[in-house]
Amino acid sequence: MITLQVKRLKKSFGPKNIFRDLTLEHSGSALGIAGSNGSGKSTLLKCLSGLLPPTGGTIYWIKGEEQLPPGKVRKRMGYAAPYINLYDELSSIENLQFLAKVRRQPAADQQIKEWIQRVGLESAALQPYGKLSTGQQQRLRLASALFHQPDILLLDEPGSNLDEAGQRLVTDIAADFQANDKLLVLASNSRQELALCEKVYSVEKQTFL
Ligand SMILES: Nc1ncnc2c1ncn2[C@@H]1O[C@H](COP(=O)(O)OP(=O)(O)OP(=O)(O)O)[C@@H](O)[C@H]1O
Repeated sequence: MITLQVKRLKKSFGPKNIFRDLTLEHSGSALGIAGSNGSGKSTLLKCLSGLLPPTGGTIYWIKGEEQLPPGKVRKRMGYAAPYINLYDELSSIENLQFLAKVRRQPAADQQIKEWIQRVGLESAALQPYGKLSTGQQQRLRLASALFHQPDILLLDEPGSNLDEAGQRLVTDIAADFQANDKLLVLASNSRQELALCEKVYSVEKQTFL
């Protein structure tokens, strides 16, 4: 089981404080992050992923008794968010192949094929990412966060721009992920998506709901 431990986390942009002394601990399968527009959900996910340095405080990921070092966390993490883009000129398959190289993921071809199928992009697999619809791009982002079989998955508004089948895909991904003793952190404004989570933390109120 993976535990997320956040202690007195602070993030500000210049004089603007987004959160201060944010402290939370979660062990288990899925943690939802709630809060109104602009409350800091994406900022928190960016800090958890290492994409943004916090202004203060600490973030620990613990597996069993082991505190995971940042390099290991990065390797074991998948992250899909509207602001994480892939390469416009590369096809769906090429984007995933490129990521596999960057991640030094050996023999990724089968997993890439499986995930292209799973997110329903077989017929668009050879099209450049920049020419996909916004929903198709979101599907590829989900595949890109998952085909290396991460233990920690960060999803920011995973259902955005997805049709009903796409929403079901998110539900299935969350269920599979939780069944396998991994940790999902899902930020959303959607009650339906937050309902997929075991516990929900409000970044606005800085407490579990
Ligand atoms: N790089 C930045 N520079 C300055 N301010 C920023 C930056 N990134 C985010 N902010 C501000 O931080 C606040 C929180 O933004 P964030 O995107 O984390 O909110 P959110 O809860 O994810 O919102 P939404 O529900 O609309 O996606 C906003 O007021 C935003 O303007």
